[in-house]
Amino acid sequence: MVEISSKYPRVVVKLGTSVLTGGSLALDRAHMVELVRQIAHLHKSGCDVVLVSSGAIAAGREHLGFPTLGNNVAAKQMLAAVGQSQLIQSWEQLFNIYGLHVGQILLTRADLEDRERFLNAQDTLKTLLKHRIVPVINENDAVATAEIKVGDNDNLSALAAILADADLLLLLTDQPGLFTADPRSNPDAKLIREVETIDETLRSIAGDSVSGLGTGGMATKLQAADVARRAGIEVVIAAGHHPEVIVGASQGESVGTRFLAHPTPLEARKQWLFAGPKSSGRLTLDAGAVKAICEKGSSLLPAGIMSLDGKFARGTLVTMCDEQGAEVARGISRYGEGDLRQIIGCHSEQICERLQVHYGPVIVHRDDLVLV
Ligand SMILES: Nc1ncnc2c1ncn2[C@@H]1O[C@H](COP(=O)(O)OP(=O)(O)O)[C@@H](O)[C@H]1O
Ligand SMILES: N[C@@H](CCC(=O)OP(=O)(O)O)C(=O)O
Repeated sequence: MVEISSKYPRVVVKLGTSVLTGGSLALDRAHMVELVRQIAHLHKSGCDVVLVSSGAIAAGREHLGFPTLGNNVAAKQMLAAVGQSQLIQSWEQLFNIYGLHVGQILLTRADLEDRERFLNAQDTLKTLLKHRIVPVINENDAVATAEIKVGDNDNLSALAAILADADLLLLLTDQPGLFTADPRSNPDAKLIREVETIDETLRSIAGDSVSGLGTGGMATKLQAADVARRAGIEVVIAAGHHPEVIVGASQGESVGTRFLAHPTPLEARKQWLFAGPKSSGRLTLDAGAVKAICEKGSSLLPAGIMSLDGKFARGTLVTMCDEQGAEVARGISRYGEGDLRQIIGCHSEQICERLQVHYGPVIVHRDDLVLV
């Protein structure tokens, strides 16, 4: 084995169903062997590797002999319950060839949106890495319902990269990277080699999955890249079948689409705030409030809120939008929806007059607020 030196001390590798099945209906074990060889090589060089592995549902279908089932949640949960154990067994056997142990972590959004549970998951992950065990992460599909799901493994892998304090997130899929349009339907589409900022134009070219195997397509990969790069993590989207892709990308070689890390990453708690909790309310702000939070770094006061939607309790995440409906920030509301309805538009001093309770003059404190 040729000695390699990874440019990144800690790498999260996400393997989509498209890579693990090679576009077929069953797991492509020959290719899994090849992927494990590369990961083991990287691991041996001293780099910590975390694996986010999709493929449980595909493995379940294969193991049960491709039963005819509806496309409903219960069927998918059953397939995931059967398939996850098959999948982890395969990873265990393959990593064992290289004398490596794996540790399985199954997560749902509910494990990540509560800060304490997030920190618990982080402790487990970091302890595995400290003992040089390869964590293998997937969504806990067997029990997760739509409400508590992350929903796709691209976003899950960005959260895993934040949990692990990773330096590189490598999203491996069935395309060589992000193209100017979906290459399946646009043969003239061009590969984008490097991305410095993720904006609406870029989002508009990232389409959904059309293979029927993956979840979310390039759209969720771009969301994941946005979350990770804001946390200071570099991201590469590349083809899982490209020769030596894991080793190459980890050494900084030009492969696929590289997203540069944000030059001023969010601090740890705000990384979690941006990516962990799901928003349960929406506040529409007037132009003055948008300017104050976006340009001056101010906290949000009740006077700047024009209207609100959704039902939310005190302490939950809300989205803040401008008058045109564009999201400008998200943050933790210090007032629940019921109380907030009675104080929007008023001055902070009036809170005491209008409410029985008083949780301070600001609605979203700047320490609990992330600009989008
Ligand atoms: N602009 C784009 N560039 C590349 N692929 C795209 C683009 N828009 C949509 N896609 C689709 O995204 C798919 C990959 O995502 P997905 O099917 O979810 O795979 P995975 O299982 O790896 O997550 C590709 O097969 C492709 O059809
Ligand atoms: N958790 C699911 C995969 C969900 C998912 O996002 O799939 P993919 O888009 O192929 O990465 C499974 O193990 O089958």
